[in-house]
Amino acid sequence: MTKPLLNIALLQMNIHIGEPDRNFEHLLSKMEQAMQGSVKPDVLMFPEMWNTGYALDRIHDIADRQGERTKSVISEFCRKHNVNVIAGSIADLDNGAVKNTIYMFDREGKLTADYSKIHLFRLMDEEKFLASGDRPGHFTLDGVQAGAMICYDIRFPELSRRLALEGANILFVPAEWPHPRLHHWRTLLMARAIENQMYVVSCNRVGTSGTTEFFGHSMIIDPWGEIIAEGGEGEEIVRGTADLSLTDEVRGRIPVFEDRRPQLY
Ligand SMILES: NC(=O)CCC(=O)C(=O)O
Repeated sequence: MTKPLLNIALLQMNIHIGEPDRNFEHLLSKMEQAMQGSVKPDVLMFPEMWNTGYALDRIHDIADRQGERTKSVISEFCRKHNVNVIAGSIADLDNGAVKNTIYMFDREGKLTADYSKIHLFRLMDEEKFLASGDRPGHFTLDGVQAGAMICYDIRFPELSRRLALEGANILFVPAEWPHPRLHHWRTLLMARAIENQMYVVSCNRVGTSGTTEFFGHSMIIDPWGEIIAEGGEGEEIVRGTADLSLTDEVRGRIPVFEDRRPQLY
């Protein structure tokens, strides 16, 4: 398989807490804006829980039921613009439990995969209100094998390693990651890219929620660990191109996957 160039656009945006209607409207205007640049994106990605934010005390009432609204809006957009979308994540009501779920759509608007956050973040009370996912996030994007994790998941290198061992060449990470942990965010994302010799693409929200300040710094990091795009702390569309042939080149240069000795650890 020839591995393509993927033009990526990350919708680094503010989220209005507990206001899905406003967030849908805001997201759609940003999606239209993302399609206007001189380089047409192949894939768009949004931040974590963009439909509700962390309005956890009301989350059962405002979560998207079986993701139906998200599926209908995003699928129509994909068809209209011939673009892939990694839609979030969203707060998703699934059989009476709310999960933090990413839905993936192809250029025809077909739902191709979903992934629900496995590691719930106690510092933001997720474990009190949300149910966790129970399987890793594999999917295919324009023929490229990809993986997905959500925010706090990046602190668990076992998960990204498993995705890489099972074929992922690029890892997508939506997030709501706040100050004062910018240093952790940047370091962990770069580490996941370097150790797995794969692209890591992250989209973090901006704005404030109560006293919590979200810093953006959405990133596209190549398999050598070089940052090829990074956002600032305000709303913006962060753009960059991933050359997927680089994954094999880096894995050939330092054969980490051949040199593993899992029988010893
Ligand atoms: N929404 C999240 O999972 C936040 C994770 C986070 O901030 C961290 O430090 O980890």
